[in-house]
Amino acid sequence: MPTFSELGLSEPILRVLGDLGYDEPTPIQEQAIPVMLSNSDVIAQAQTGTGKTAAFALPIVQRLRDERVPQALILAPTRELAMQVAEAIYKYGKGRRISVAPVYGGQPIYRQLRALEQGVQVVVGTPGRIMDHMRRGTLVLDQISTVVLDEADEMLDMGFAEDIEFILQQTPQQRQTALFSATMPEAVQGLVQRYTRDAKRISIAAEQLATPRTRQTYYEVMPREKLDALCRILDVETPSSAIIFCRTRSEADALGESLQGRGYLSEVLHGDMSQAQRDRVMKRFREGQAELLVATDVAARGLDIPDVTHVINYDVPNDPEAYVHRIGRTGRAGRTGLAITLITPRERRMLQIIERASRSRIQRQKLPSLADVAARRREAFRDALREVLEQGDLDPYILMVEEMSEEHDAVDLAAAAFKLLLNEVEQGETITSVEGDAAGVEPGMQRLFLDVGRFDRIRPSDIVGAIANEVGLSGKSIGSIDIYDRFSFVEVPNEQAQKVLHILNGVSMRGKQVRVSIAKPKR
Ligand SMILES: Nc1ncnc2c1ncn2[C@@H]1O[C@H](COP(=O)(O)OP(=O)(O)OP(=O)(O)O)[C@@H](O)[C@H]1O
Ligand SMILES: [Mg+2]
Repeated sequence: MPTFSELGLSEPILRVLGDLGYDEPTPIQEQAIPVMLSNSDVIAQAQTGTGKTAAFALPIVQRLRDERVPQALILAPTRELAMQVAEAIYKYGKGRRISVAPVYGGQPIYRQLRALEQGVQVVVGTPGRIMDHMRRGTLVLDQISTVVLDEADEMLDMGFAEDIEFILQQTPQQRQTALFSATMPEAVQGLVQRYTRDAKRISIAAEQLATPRTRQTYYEVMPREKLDALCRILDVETPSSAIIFCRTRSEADALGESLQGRGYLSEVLHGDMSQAQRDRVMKRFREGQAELLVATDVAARGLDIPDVTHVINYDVPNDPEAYVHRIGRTGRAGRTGLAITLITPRERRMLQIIERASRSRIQRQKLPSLADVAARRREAFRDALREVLEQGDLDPYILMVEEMSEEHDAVDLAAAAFKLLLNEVEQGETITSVEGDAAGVEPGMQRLFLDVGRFDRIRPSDIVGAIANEVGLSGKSIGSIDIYDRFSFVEVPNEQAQKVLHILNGVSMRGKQVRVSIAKPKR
């Protein structure tokens, strides 16, 4: 295994790599760095999360002249990726104070104009906005010596081929062109050839396209069970950072809302949002303020958020490449990850196609039961308890225990505290006390009260929707639902009451059980 120094990288860069904790080059870096430094064209393929960015960025940084004119151009399919790659270049160039400009749509153009006017050495952007600047004359590419197409297959596939051709035509003929991706499907091979000259092909041989550090599983569910299934999985897995992929923007919005309604810390990302919103969401997710990112395929490519532990395909992706890139958002840089795909019975074939094309094994899992969810909560509770014990600083509480143990047994006290903290205290009594308000219930109907006080931002409409779905009624005929401080109620026909009660008791929100009781109408 050669060292970074043996690959031809120079002292200032080696120092930066040392600071970053990059001990040795990854396989793609080992192969691509010398070729990039030799100015040859490159078509490179290596698994997700294996350091392709540094493989092209380090040689670019090393070969920059001090002159403040654009010398390297990197194209990326999405704004978030362009931003991330620009940051990476800046980071790798720390020793040299190089100037990088990210250039992408949705951001006020004047800010980018100012950056470009001041003179930059590296430009990273999405094809559309790069072309805007070229047409305005604010970006001149005649000194470009290296062009990189990150996620090359995606950009060609997305219909950027003409744009890319236009951009490449404005760069010097003797430039170096490099294409990087975790996938290079046959369909784009022809195009790929057209952009390069005597390109050196590098492909890091691997048994499967996706990283083996990510365990791949699937659950088979009926379409209307999907949301519930997802919640149960989330409650058992308790991911600290997960990306949930949906097929369309509106589906992502809807799922994001449902999850928020059930109290999960989730954010939505898709292309219909303003750039300011997208930036805010990415920041919250990267910083761990949001645990779940519900996204379209806009987040499938290239994003490097090291802490992501789970990728969940709420909808099966449309092609094997999309699958590989989506699940590649976890299990990065030697970490482990878990990829979960929900399929409906009709989607079995698609799953097989994906399995075959990505050469991976996707294991079927059984949906966790409510008992599993409860067991998981208790386990998490025990872990948290041990942590608190370890931290110490318990004096004021010990005082409380001592005080109360004059009247109660210490074990009983601890047990009661556990029950309280696990939120498993029966709240039926408080619910019936609201019964006086239950006047006006139609004969033949029952009013069920739900204690939702402990579930932040729970939405009555979600509950009605879930019930309606289960009993096969439309939301309306089930009756109205209102928030009374911390109680919601739903009115249902007598003959449906037991069934609805059963369903409601099975609803768990963020691992907490919903409690329901029946208030019989007064005659
Ligand atoms: N030699 C190295 N040693 C340790 N960590 C590294 C090394 N090279 C890169 N990394 C880290 O690995 C992570 C993944 O790198 P990167 O985003 O470049 O992957 P990628 O191959 O481009 O993946 P994708 O196909 O998803 O775009 C980054 O967080 C990066 O900092
Ligand atoms: Mg990448």
